[in-house]
Amino acid sequence: MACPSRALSYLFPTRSKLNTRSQLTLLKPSYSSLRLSSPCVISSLRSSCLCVICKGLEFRAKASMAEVKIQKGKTNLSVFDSEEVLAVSLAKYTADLAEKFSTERGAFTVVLSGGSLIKSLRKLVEPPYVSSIDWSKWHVFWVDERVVPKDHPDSNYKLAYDGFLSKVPILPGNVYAINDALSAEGAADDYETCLKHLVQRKVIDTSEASGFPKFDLMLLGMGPDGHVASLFPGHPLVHENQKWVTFIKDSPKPPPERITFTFPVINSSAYIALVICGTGKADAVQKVLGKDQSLDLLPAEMVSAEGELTWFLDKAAAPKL
Ligand SMILES: O=C(O)[C@H](O)[C@@H](O)[C@H](O)[C@H](O)COP(=O)(O)O
Repeated sequence: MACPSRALSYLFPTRSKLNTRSQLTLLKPSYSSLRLSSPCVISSLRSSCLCVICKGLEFRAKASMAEVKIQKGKTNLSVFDSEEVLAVSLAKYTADLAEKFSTERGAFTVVLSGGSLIKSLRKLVEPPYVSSIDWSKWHVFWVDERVVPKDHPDSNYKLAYDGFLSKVPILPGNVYAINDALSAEGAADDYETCLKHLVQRKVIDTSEASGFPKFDLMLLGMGPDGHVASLFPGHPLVHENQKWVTFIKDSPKPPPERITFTFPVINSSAYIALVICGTGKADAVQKVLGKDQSLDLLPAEMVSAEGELTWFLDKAAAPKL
């Protein structure tokens, strides 16, 4: 549906035409402010999202029981009242994409990060999703992995296995962990070779635009410094444009040795969700989604999906927007 006036009529169903800040303030003082500086599209309005903000477009509504998803170009942005509400929405988003790709391609390739993302996927292992999803179609990968044994507390595989994979019937052969017997360099090469085989078998799609593998869904977290995967601000790896998978031995976030997908692979994805919660992320969120136009891009600012990029924020991560 078109925005702004139509969108506002959904927020204020008693009035059919609202398109200026003054009208909004007049009608509903609790909605703190509204400024629309470019056209946008609102794709849905549901319960429990707090507000939405997008570059070139600012929309602030202090409603605790409304979810407004704003789409600008290929980017969606939602700010949720709490991480709990975000987790509900993330489960539906993921389940819907799993169904779409399982039907269209006969496979669903999903890429996980480490960190708090895994906890935010917890609703997928609960009804209705745990029994409604066709888990046999899932192929699971990691956008980055720490070079440690799979049973090490730092392992992203272990984190995902304990919190998610062990609770759903994904085929063990469809879970692609790194070879933890290898060095960082060896593990990166080995993982890239594994991806190449899966591309040949068409389990993983290929981007016609870039020639890089095209994953169906990439679920990314972001560090307080704005890093994604193991691509850190100011590190030369952010510019790698040949390899699919590379390695780092001096990660500023411990442990130091990791492998990571490169930006050409990340940005060839059909769908990307950036899932960001907590006050510790507020500064980076402000830099990435606020008005800062500096040329010095954080890795999170370099993320773009071939299909659609969706930001899932809780309100703790978004007070500065
Ligand atoms: O292995 C890793 O360290 C992660 O994959 C990393 O990229 C993570 O996603 C972010 O650091 C966010 O982590 P939090 O959500 O825990 O802050």
